[in-house]
Amino acid sequence: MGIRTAAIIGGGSFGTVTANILADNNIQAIQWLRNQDIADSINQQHVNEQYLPGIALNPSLKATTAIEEAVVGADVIFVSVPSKSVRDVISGFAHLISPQQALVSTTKGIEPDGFLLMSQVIREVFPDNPVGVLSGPNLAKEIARKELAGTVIASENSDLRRDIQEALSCDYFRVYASNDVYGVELGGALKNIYAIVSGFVAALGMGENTKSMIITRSLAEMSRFADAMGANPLTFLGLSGVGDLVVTCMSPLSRNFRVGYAIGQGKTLDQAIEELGEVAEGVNTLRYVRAKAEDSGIYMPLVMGAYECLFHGADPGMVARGLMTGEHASDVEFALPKHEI
Ligand SMILES: NC(=O)C1=CN([C@@H]2O[C@H](COP(=O)(O)OP(=O)(O)OC[C@H]3O[C@@H](n4cnc5c(N)ncnc54)[C@H](O)[C@@H]3O)[C@@H](O)[C@H]2O)C=CC1
Ligand SMILES: O=C(CO)COP(=O)(O)O
Repeated sequence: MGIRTAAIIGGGSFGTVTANILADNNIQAIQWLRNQDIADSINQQHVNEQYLPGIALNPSLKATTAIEEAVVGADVIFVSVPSKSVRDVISGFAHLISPQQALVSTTKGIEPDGFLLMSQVIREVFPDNPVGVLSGPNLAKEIARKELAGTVIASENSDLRRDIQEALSCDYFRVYASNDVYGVELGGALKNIYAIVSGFVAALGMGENTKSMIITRSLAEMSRFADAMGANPLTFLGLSGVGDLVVTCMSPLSRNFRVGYAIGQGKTLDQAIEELGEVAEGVNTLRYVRAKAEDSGIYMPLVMGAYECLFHGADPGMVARGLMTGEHASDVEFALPKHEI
């Protein structure tokens, strides 16, 4: 059937960039946000100066602070608010939604009660609707400049996968598809932790070999966790896993990397978060993954080290150094038969 109308929930950088791609693709896109001044400037000046300064948005993109104006009758609703607000925000408009309307999460985080990923939260609130997840190496500020990027739409619903591919694909944005919703979403949430660790390493001026070792061992640790959670770690080899891990571990445009960098420079977590002024999901994800790993006995030295640095003031240099003395682990342990390693 295809998507003709879309609501985008959230006025931050990724919500705005998603809404702008949809508008560029001639889809009637309405962004819902709380701040009337930002809504006015999207409608009148076609900019979101707070989150995407200097970027000219498509004039057909509309913004509203009235949720019903955005969601009633929309073919698809993109959920793009920070994870700690997702349940409240979607519950607030649930009474306005009918079962054929699709919901797609772009939010990369975890709800601590029950260790739920955002599509699982959406599924609890909307048990009868098509649900999907959009995740990949997608720094909003680059996409806003129309630099080439790829992403993944994951859903069990093949119609929704195809509709989202059509709605978002354009000459600067390529949408791949997956039916492994949990694997795609878990990769997007976990990589934020390792972007923080990579920020430590960069701030401390460690070498390129060190950076590479950290990224690769991050993938090993994420995969070990995925395996223990019953997910398929091979999904981490795609854009939503390796792709997103690499970009957020290497780019100062990543807010999680910037939090790690600030801590590596000796700032406190509170200072780092205040300076950032945007969401860094990895901070809370680190808390929840560390608790889960402890409860379940999963070996995650980078998570444990990062947790000590963020919450107990430990030396960020010890996270990378800890790898040199840790329990010997095999290289690609999730892909090789256990008896060979
Ligand atoms: N910015 C990026 O490059 C990307 C971000 N994401 C993910 O998208 C999600 C949103 O991130 P961004 O847009 O970057 O965040 P942001 O920090 O740029 O903006 C968050 C927006 O949500 C709004 N918000 C917060 N709580 C709210 C509530 N209770 N009700 C209504 N609005 C609320 C804020 O006012 C702000 O407009 C995050 O989970 C992030 O990990 C995913 C891909 C790329
Ligand atoms: O998820 C992202 C890029 O894919 C954005 O990362 P940050 O939230 O660290 O900026």
